[in-house]
Amino acid sequence: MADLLDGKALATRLQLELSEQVKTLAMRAGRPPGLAVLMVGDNPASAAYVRGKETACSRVGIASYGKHFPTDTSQAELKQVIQSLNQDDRVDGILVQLPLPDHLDAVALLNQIAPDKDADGLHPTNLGRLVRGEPGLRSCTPAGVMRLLADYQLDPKGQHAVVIGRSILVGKPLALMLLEANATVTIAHSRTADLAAVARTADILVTAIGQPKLVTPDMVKPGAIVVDVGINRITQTTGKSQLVGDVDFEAVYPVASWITPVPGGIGPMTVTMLLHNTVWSYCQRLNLAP
Ligand SMILES: Nc1nc(=O)c2c([nH]1)NC[C@@H]1CN(c3ccc(C(=O)N[C@@H](CCC(=O)O)C(=O)O)cc3)C=[N+]21
Repeated sequence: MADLLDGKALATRLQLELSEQVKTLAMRAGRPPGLAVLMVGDNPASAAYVRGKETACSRVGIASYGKHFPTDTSQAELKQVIQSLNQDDRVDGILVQLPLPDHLDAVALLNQIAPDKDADGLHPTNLGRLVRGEPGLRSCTPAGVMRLLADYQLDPKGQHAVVIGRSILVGKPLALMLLEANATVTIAHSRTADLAAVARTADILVTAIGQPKLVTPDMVKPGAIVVDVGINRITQTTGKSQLVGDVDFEAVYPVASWITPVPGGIGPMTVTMLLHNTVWSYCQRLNLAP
C-alpha cells in the first residue's frame, strides 16, 4: 500500500517560503522579481495553466508581465517581443507557453530567450549546463520531481530509475537530473521493446507520456516509487471532464510504496519551480545572495 507524495502540500509550503524571501529581497533591490509569460492562441488548457502561473506569481510577490497574442501572430513579431523582454530590466524570467500554433517554430523562439532569463530552462545553454553538471536554470517539471523526492528523503542514489518519455520538456532533462543524483537511469519510450518488462525493473518509475492508464500494476515492481508527470484531461461517461495522469492510480496504489496523485502531485511543483527559477535569475542578475 503506497503513501502519497503530496506535491500540492509541498508546493504550498515552498511558495510561502519564497514569498518571505521575495519580501526581503525586493526591499534590498528596490523592485520585485519579474516574470513574462508569452501565450499565443487560445488553447483553453494553456490559458488555464497561464492563469495558474499568474496567480502563483502574485501569491509570492513576483510581478507578472503576461502577454497574450492572437493565433496568427508571426514568428518575426514574437522574436521581436522576446528580444525586447531580454532588454527589459524589470523582467528576470521569460517563458513561452507550449505548445505553439503549427506555423510557429518553437525551438527557434526558445533559442531567442537570453539564457539568464530562461525560466523554463529549455535554452541550449541551460540544457548544456545540465549535461555538464554546472549550475544553471533547470527545467521546471523535472526539477519539481527531484525536489519532491528530496523532501520525502527518497534518495535516488544507487536506485534504478526508469523514465518513460524522452521529451526535451521532461524526459531527457529528468533522466540527467536523476543521473546527477547517482541513480542508474533507463530512458524508455514509445519504441521500447517490452515496456512492461523494463518498467518492472524500476525502483523509481516516472511517466511523462500523456496517455491515461498507460501504467498498470503488472508494470510496477512491488514497493517501487511511482511518479506520474502525465496531465491528461479526459471526458467521463457522465460527460464530466476530469484530470488524470499516465498511471492507473487505483490499481497501482496497492503495489507501490510511494505515488504522486494527479492532480495535486507534480503539477503544482512545476509552477513552484518556475517561481523558484525566476527568483534565482533575479538574484543572479542583481548579484543578490538568495
Ligand atoms: N513552456 C512551458 N512550460 C511549462 O512548464 C508548460 C508548458 N510550456 N506547457 C504546458 C505544460 C503543462 N504544465 C502544467 C503546469 C501546472 C499544472 C498544474 O498545476 N496542475 C494541477 C491541476 C490544475 C488543474 O486542475 O487544471 C495539478 O496537477 O494539481 C499542470 C500542467 C506546464 N507546462
